[in-house]
Amino acid sequence: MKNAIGEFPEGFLWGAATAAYQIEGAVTEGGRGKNIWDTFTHTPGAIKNGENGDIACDHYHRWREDIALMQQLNLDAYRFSIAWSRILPQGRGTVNQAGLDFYSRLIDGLLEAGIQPFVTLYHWDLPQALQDEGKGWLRRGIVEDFVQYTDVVTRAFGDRVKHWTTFNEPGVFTWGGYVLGEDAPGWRMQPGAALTALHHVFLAHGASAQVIRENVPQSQVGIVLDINVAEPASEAPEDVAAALRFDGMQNRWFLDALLRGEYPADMVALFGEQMPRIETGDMQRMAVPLDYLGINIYRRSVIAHGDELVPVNYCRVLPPGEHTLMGWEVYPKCIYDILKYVNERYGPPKIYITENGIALPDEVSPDGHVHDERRIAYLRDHLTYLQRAIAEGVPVRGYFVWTLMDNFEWALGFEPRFGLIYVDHQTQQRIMKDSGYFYADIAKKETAVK
Ligand SMILES: OC[C@@H]1[C@@H](O)[C@H](O)[C@@H](O)c2nc(CNc3ccccc3)cn21
Repeated sequence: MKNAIGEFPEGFLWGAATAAYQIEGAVTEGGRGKNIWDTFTHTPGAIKNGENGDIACDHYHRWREDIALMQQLNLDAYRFSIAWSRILPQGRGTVNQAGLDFYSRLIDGLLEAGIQPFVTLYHWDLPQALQDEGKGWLRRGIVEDFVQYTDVVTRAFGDRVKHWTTFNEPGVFTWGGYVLGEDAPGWRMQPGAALTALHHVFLAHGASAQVIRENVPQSQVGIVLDINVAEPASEAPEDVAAALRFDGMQNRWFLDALLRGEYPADMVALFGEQMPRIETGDMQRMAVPLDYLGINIYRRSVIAHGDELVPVNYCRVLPPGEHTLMGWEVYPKCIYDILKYVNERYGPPKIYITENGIALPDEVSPDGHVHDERRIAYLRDHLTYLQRAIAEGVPVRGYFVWTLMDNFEWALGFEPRFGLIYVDHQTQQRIMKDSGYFYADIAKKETAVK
């Protein structure tokens, strides 16, 4: 298909992405159990402006309106996550039928609108009951809990949902939640805790993939990673070495483990005593064949030697130029660089760009519109580099904007706006931004560019 950006493969999917805790709200409705983000956001000082996702975008009640907006965007696909604690309020055991019913209605609504559901099983919102029992992902037995959760939802929705992502960004919620303290459960521990949690997540991923394939005929199974090509800040040996360590932590730890069944030797040596306990067969258990790799990409990573995250010892350098509300550099070529890096080293069968977007201080103009020219430029420029990577043979089969609508941005609350749709979080009014109209034109099938 051809659009204003250029030529894309037939069947290329134009999508948008969200996550349960960031949009649903209704945290005490429909039998939903408490999760670690409910706890974390109600911990004084944890979230900017003391905000939380108790209501968020009220998507739990407004999902029909939101599907209609997805149709206005001409979406082929919608990536969303299921809240584990809506399905199993205590993390395991008794299934909450009201939770299944909510997602069943949502999935039926998407299919009726001609939109393919791409489901993420875990987007950071662990049931609190599992956190309380053995510290969540630090307990190896949690793998069985994730298997039960996978079994319940794939039996319920596998007749209609074919694309299943096990985890969103395992590195972020383990390092962020167990070392940096920036994400739930907000613990500041040794890197060893994050590596142990991550090892269990990888095991859960492998076990979950098996269950998905047993329960869902013609399923497509993948995982989503935030891969960042590391550029040394200078040619100084200490910066080059720091960039290699960052690449090992940020990229090769995940790609080698999940696609090759081995932890990278240089990082194993670096982590030393912090390494997780690896039981016989673990590495084979996690490295199950994948149908696709999801990549979230937003920025470039310029790395220098520093004191962050001992023993990785790196620091991010923010080059001059345009920056977003997140303090991230706008560097559209990052999408091309990432795709070439992954394709040349690992050659996954299919890739989806599962998140790409920009946080801006969007406002409604007196004319009632949101003129987000910078987001249009960001999307246009990243899509141009995406198209170049595809033309050079990288097997990208779809692109999901982060995000459908302005939502709860974790520890930063509601201030960073990433949406194609503006949300007034006081009134819940939705307003399509100019970037939404731009994206709808890109995604429109009959857009013929002569
Ligand atoms: O920050 C924007 C989004 C966030 O809302 C999504 O839930 C999450 O999947 C997501 N991942 C990234 C990229 N990775 C990243 C995570 C934490 C800090 C910096 C970058 C950005 N985002």
